[in-house]
Parts: sequence; structure tokens; C-alpha cells
Amino acid sequence: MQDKPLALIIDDEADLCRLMQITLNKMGMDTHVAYDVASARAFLADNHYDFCLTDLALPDGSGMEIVELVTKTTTTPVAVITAHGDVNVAIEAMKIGAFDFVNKPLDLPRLRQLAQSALKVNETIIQSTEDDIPQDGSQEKSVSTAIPPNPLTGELVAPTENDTKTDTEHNTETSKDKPQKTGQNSTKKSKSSTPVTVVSDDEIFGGRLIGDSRPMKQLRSTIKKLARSQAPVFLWGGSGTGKEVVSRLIHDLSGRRNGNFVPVNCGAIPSELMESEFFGHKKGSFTGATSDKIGLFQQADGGTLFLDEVADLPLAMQVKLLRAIQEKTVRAIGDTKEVPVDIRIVCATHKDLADLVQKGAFRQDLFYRINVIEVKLPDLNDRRDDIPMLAEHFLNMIAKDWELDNLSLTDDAIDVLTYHNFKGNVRELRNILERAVTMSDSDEIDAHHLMLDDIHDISESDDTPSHVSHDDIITLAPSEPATEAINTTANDIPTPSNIIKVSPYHDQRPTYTANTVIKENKEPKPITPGLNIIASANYGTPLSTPKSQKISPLDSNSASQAFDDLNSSEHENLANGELPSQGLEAYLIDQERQIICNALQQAGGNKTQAAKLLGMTFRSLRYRMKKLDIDDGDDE
Ligand SMILES: Nc1ncnc2c1ncn2[C@@H]1O[C@H](COP(=O)(O)OP(=O)(O)OP(=O)(O)O)[C@@H](O)[C@H]1O
Repeated sequence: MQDKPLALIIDDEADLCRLMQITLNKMGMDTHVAYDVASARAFLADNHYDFCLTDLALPDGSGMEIVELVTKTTTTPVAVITAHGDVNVAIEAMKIGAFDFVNKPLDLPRLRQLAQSALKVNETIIQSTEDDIPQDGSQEKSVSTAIPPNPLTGELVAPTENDTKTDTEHNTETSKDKPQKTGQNSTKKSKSSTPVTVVSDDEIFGGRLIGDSRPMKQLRSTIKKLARSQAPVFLWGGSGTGKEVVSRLIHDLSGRRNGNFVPVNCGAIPSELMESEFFGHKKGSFTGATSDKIGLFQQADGGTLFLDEVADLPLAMQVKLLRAIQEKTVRAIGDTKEVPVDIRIVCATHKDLADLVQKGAFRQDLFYRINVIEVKLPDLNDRRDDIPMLAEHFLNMIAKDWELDNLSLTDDAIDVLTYHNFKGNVRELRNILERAVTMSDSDEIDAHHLMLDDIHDISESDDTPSHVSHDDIITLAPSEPATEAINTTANDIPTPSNIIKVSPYHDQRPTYTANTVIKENKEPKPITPGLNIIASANYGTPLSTPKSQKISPLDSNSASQAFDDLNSSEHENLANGELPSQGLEAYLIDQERQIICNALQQAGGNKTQAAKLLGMTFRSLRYRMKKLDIDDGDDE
């Protein structure tokens, strides 16, 4: 018969210990109790625990000592008990490796939740690899400053027989009142009783976090450690460095992986809707609230809430967010009850949040609360060794996606990429390659297909490469699809099961990058005689025609159906200086779709001919058709 999970409770209040014991026993756990640091140390020396819970104020020392000891020498998740409201101490404990905390007076449902999370942490043991770089002075400078000292030091190997001894030697003398042990199997505990899945690094990271440079090895090692904690994580790095990728990995590797991962772009939610989006609302609570709505916090209950661009939160919302994070409860607009939520917060920004705190634009208390573990993501320019590997990875992805043969880069192209100044980081690299593939009709991508000379000039003169305004740009090449989070294929994510929930505000902003733009030319650019395209669509925005409605270019009915809203009176209105009712992006997408359908019709469905008419390569046309959901018909 399998052992029950074993917990160690450390607190000098006997009644409280008894209450915790009863609660954990009812959950099917065995328990040991120690009333001081010395007896806890003795228990820890002789047993392997699945969960450890310690008070901070103990008669002969601090619970922090226990946290340090447990995280340095075992894989056991250790939580701390804090006096109510003493969040600062809880944060300090999490910085040195505590996986979570519970307040006094003790809330039993919260204790149960904590214990359950602890057991889940033990379910996946990630095989240690050579990538696991010890966090000592041997790190490169950029990494050691990026990651706070010793955030979580748990070893990531399954416990072995050597990890533990039997406790027969000391089981009577470890506590002033004798340590209390409950349960049948509590005295011989040689290894974790939680069913363990062993996952290799390749299974976890394969294809998702490419890079063999030292900063990337360090990052992978940090992610694995963070996955064993509930501590809030703050990801800081330039646009396109992979903050969302890292956030998803932390979720997928953690005990929360069966809950939802809810990404939300804080900068994309109109401020008047923020409270309702985050916390939900009751029907009738304001004009337009026609039904009850569950907020993002509740959607992420049991999982992870990823607050991207957290620096963009208005101050009023920061106060409400802080309260929800601290209290672990939310109240929907128009509701009278608080609802408990169990979420882990991961935040990200490319802005200097500490600077915003100084300037009064970001609340210090919220900054302190979300910035428990800070991880700085390295710029691509600081890990150039990874560029060939990343390029190969993206070419393989593009080839698979567009059903092309093997694509490759010439040596010259690799050189050009390796020396390019990437202001948009990995996303920019991917966009450059996507464009290069559309520009080349061969499977071999050469330096000139990358078109990096032009880009260099542009990016040099552009301070905000990743968020260029609509007004002065024309997109030349597709930027990253906004629906990536939804469309990610099993192939992209070879992970433990994950349920991805995408909030309506996730990544809706346009994803222009400097490399995909040319400066404005007010005059529409004639591409071929008779065709006047003012700009190509930005593929980073949702299509105005729903995905399910595939357009057949040769079926004039279905094509015209898609453009019903672009009636002639609208064209007249536009000519008179009015703005498109469906918004610029949707308008441009419809325009592009219509023009391509026209060209295909004129060419009798022959894509090669249609591409010529449009002055683009065959491959570029096929790519655009795919993005715009225009029926591909037979391959030529
Ligand atoms: N190390 C990596 N390996 C493979 N793909 C990566 C890596 N880093 C980033 N990417 C890819 O680059 C793109 C941008 O990544 P991501 O969205 O995570 O960046 P970000 O830092 O969150 O960007 P932003 O700040 O603009 O939101 C995605 O397509 C992602 O899959």
C-alpha cells in the first residue's frame, strides 16, 4: 500500500498545531509536529516530507531558518504562517524560497488549499540536466544581476533513498513536549508518496524556449525552480524577448497546470471596463450589463493570471488589484459577496517599473507585492550565439505552417542575422524570416531576402520600434498573429496538459515592429496598374471575417458576402473624409482580401498569374491567402 503524504508542522502554539494536524489528517496526510527550530531540524534530518508548514516566530529562532534549510537541502515545498497583515514578512520568506504563506488567525479552507497545492508541486519532478546552473558567483554578470540571489534553491531531482533515513534514532527527543506523530505510516518515511511524473528538459522546453547560450540555460534553470513556487513573478525584458513564453512555461510546469492560464494585456483594456473585466459584474449592475460576467481573476482560479504590460494599469485599478492579490478574494461589480480566488500572478513589462514608482506612476506597494521574484529576460543582442539556432527553428516552423519544403539560410544570411541589431528581439527575428520567405521564391534564403539594410536605417531612427503608431506606418510584412495563443498547436507546445484560456484583451494591440515598417508615403502606392493598395494588412489583428467563413475567390457570391459591409456608400463616405466604421485594421484587411480575390478571378484562379498581376511573389500571395482565409483551391 502506498504511503500517505507526510507533513511537518512547526509552531509553538499547541492548540494551533492540533487544529492543523486534524485538518491535514482529514485530507489524508500524516503529520509530524515540532514546537521549535531545534526539534524541526531533527525531524528534517531524518525524514522526507511532502509538505512543511512553519510559523515564523519560534522560541529558539526564526521560521526563516527552517525555510532556508528546507529549500537548500530538500525538494519539499515549505510554506510560512504569518501574523495577519504581515505581508512583508511573507514576501521575504518567498524571496528565500518559501512556496507560499498562510495568515493567522488560520483560515482552514486556505490551509487546505495550500496543502493541496504543495502536494501538486511534488507531482512533477523535472530531471536535472547540465542546464541547471548553480546560482553561485560563477554566473555571467548579466545573469547574476538579472536574477535575485537565491530565489528558490530547491534541487530538481527526485528524492533518492539517500535523501532520507528512518527516524527511529530521534523520534522521542526532538521536542519539548515530545513531537507528536499521527497516522499509521508516519515513522518510516523513506521517499515521497506522491505519484511522481518525471519529465525531461526536452519534453518541457522543446521548441518553446530555444537557445543554448548561458543566459538561456540559466533562464531554463530558473523557470524550473519558479514552477515549484507560488510566489508572484515579475518578468522584465524588452519587447519580443519571450516574457509570455516564459510565463506559460512556469504555469505549465507548476502544480497549477491543470488550471487556466489567463493572459491579459493590461494596456488593451479600456479603463472604464477594467474593473468589470478583472472582477466581473452582476446582471443589471450598470447600463449594458445584460448578464452576469465572470472576471479574469475567477477565470484564472486554480491557475495563473498573466498580467502583461502591467505598467499600463491606471492608478485607480492598481489599488483594486493590490487588494485582490492581498486578500485573495474578489467582488464582482453589483455583488455583495467576496469570492475567494486561488491564483498565481505573473506580471511582465518592458518598462522600467522601479522608475515609474519613483515618478509616482506606479504604486510602490503593488510593485513590492508583484515583484517578489524578478526575472530579467536577456535581449537577443546579448545572446547572439542563439541566433542561428532560433533562425533554424523558425524556418522549420514556417515551412511546416506554409507546407513548404525544407527551408535553409545561406551562410551570408546567417552572418547578416548574427550581426543585426535586434530591437524587437526574438519576435523581430521571426518576422524577418517570415518576410524573407515570402520574398524568396527559392527554398534557400539569401542575405538580400532579409532586407536588413533598409530596416537598420529605420530602426536606428526609431525610439519605440515595437509600438509604432498607425498614423505613420505602412506594414510591409506580416507581424505576428494575435491569435497565436489560441492557435498554438500541440507541436508548438509539447507540454504537460494545459488548458489555455485567452482573455479578450490578450494581445489585441497591433504588433508592429520596426523591421516591418517603412516610413509613410502619403500617396497610395500603386502596386500594379489598375490596383491601388494603400497598405497591406497587419496580420497581428483579428480578421474582420470570422475564421469559419472561408472565402472562395472564384465564387463571387461568397466573396461579395464577405464585403457586404463595405458598400459603395461607405466608399463614398471615406472619399469624403469620414473614417471606416469597422476600424482601420478591419477595413484594410477587407480591402486586401477583396483585391486578392479580384486578382484571382481575373487570373481564372491561377495563383502564379494572380501573383504577377499583384506584383508579388507566388509564395507571398499564398501566405496572404492563408492568413486571410481565402480558399487555396488546388495547389499549382
Ligand atoms: N527563446 C525562444 N524560443 C523560441 N521562440 C521564442 C523565444 N522567445 C520568444 N519566442 C517567440 O517570439 C515571439 C515573442 O515572444 P513573447 O510574446 O513571449 O515576447 P514578449 O516578451 O512577451 O513580447 P511583448 O513584450 O511584446 O509582449 C513569440 O512568437 C515566441 O514564441
